[in-house]
Amino acid sequence: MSDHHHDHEELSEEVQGELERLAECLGQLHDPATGLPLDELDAEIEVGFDGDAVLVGLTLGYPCASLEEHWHERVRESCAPLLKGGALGGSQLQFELFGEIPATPAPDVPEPLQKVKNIVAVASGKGGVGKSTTAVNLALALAAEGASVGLLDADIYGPSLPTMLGTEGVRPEVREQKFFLPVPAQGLETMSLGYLMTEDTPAVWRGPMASGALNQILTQTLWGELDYLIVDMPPGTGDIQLTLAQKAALAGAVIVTTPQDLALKDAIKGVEMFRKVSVPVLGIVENMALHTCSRCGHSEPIFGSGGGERIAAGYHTRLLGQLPLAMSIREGTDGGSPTVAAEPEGEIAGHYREIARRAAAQIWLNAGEEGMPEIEVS
Ligand SMILES: Nc1ncnc2c1ncn2[C@@H]1O[C@H](COP(=O)(O)OP(=O)(O)OP(=O)(O)O)[C@@H](O)[C@H]1O
Repeated sequence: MSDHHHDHEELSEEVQGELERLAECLGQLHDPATGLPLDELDAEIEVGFDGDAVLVGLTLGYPCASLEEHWHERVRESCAPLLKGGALGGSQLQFELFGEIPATPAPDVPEPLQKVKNIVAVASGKGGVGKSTTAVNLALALAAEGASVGLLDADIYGPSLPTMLGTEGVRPEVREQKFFLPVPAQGLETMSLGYLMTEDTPAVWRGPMASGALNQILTQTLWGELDYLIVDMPPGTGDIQLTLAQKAALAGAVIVTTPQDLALKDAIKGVEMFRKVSVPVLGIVENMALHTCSRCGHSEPIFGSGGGERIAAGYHTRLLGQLPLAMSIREGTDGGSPTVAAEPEGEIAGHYREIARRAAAQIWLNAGEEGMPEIEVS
């Protein structure tokens, strides 16, 4: 502790009063990921004064590293009037932002999953809508925002994780003849049925066999201490998906859809499936929602607009974000370097990061509602 440091007791009443006013002002700032003011959230606001500087610490319950400057600016604006004159007049501001990720309680989860704070499914009602692409970019985005993240490719029909992350042909290490060690790739811990398949493995496994194998990699992978494990679910809403949703004690699910009518109907099925097993739907991601003309740069909703938003409203969930139909997204995921890794500061990575923060913030909100009665939506 520095010589300047004074405990709250030692601060003059005047300074204390000013700090309380400051905390009150800060409590009214809205958090961009939830849209709620900080004092309605389980956010921690610490204010102090060391004789020279006003110290402000803000702790949010989701990874938010890229918002440090955003918050710093807003806190500076909030503090400005109080730093102009009075007991705190002329002081500097020192600000720090922290993301402290709560764990969703999962009492009966198999042991190797116990070090994972939150398991999040990325699902779609039907195949080909860009579920895997979204899952891998969300995982990378959460990691870029400061979280420790794992990615489990549970897409038994066509495991694509090794292609997307450039880990084809890698075999996971085995421990005690029973456990798999996750394969590190681009800052993530990863596991995929693709790592276990050989050329002799049939491309399309039949139901029982595939779900048996899936169950094994779900319960026998020795994940490290993870804030989030993202599960790229098999497409569809059948038994395999239901069992997986139950067994993994999911903290929540993100539903990926495209804006066509048919895909939206499938997205509704997805929402309903998770509701049935009491897994909170964190929100909907609308993929390939906009087409950007490569000649003039103009963006248009070629499949119509507002579909994801309508489902979100009608089914009491939220639209987490929209992604354009973009050549760079396809080239990235198909070429082993997904957009968020390839162009971390690019516009599209920015969309993924925002979606990631919103989904994570929703888990944080849900954690605060623990013990609340389940609201039935029918
Ligand atoms: N926003 C996008 N813009 C352009 N291409 C995209 C976009 N999202 C996904 N793709 C491409 O579409 C194809 C299908 O995507 P992906 O494999 O993620 O879908 P999926 O829903 O997981 O499919 P499956 O049901 O086969 O698992 C891939 O070639 C991917 O690169």
